Amino acid sequence: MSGVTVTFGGLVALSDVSLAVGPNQVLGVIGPNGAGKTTLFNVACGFVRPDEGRLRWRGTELRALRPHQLAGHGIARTLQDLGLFDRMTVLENVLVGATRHARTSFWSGLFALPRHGRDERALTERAMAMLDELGIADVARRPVASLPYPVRKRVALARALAGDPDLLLLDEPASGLSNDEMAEIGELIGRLTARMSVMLVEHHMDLVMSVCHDIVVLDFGKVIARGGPDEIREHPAVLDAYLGEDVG
Ligand SMILES: Nc1ncnc2c1ncn2[C@@H]1O[C@H](COP(=O)(O)OP(=O)(O)OP(=O)(O)O)[C@@H](O)[C@H]1O
Repeated sequence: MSGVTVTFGGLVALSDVSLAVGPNQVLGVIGPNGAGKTTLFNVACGFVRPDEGRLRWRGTELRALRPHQLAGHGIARTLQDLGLFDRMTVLENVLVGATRHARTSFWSGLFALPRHGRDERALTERAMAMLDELGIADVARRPVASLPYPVRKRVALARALAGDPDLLLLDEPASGLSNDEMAEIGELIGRLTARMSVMLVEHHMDLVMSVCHDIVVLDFGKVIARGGPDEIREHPAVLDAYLGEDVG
């Protein structure tokens, strides 16, 4: 992202924000309440079109990015409100995310031609492997609505991962989780970097400090600091912005 500015009426939510996430890196975006984190996330996944600035992904400019185009670019996201289909099973929800890999055409699906059956089996296997990786394979056949929030969060993550993205955008993955669950998510994010880059927009400093290679700190829509966890922990502007809070 370079030079991204977003205004809502007269309010400047983001002002000339530039950042980059490298291959197999975790980029953290932090900042106090109202700093612009969610707006930045929404720009990255095409929900919010910036007034100014550019988005580039793997050398290509993403003009007028729309959320439905993300999967085609190899980008996946999880949202704070999860966006799951509550009455569908865990497996069905994850299959929705795995369809990037389906080669079946509309017509062969409609007439249930042989490729369709093979594809469906392969997709189900992929989805089950993902559930297994996240430790929730045992609830694959349960409706999402019957599961507690931390498990549903994992389902949302499994759905995002099922498309085998190169970039995963995570919006507050630690919210509503216990300290143990947060540590598990941290470990998982660490493992994921073997096969993708991650941009993490998060409130919880401890998670950010433990998993991010690079951190961008926003305050009132502006980047006030960037660097590795050690630098950010000691950065005077960050300590000022978080006055009274425990930074890491
Ligand atoms: N759709 C909108 N319309 C008007 N103002 C908005 C809109 N979305 C965000 N804002 C404003 O933009 C600023 C940045 O908000 P944003 O939600 O991006 O911050 P945040 O860092 O995610 O905050 P929090 O940590 O509280 O979620 C805030 O002043 C907010 O009130």
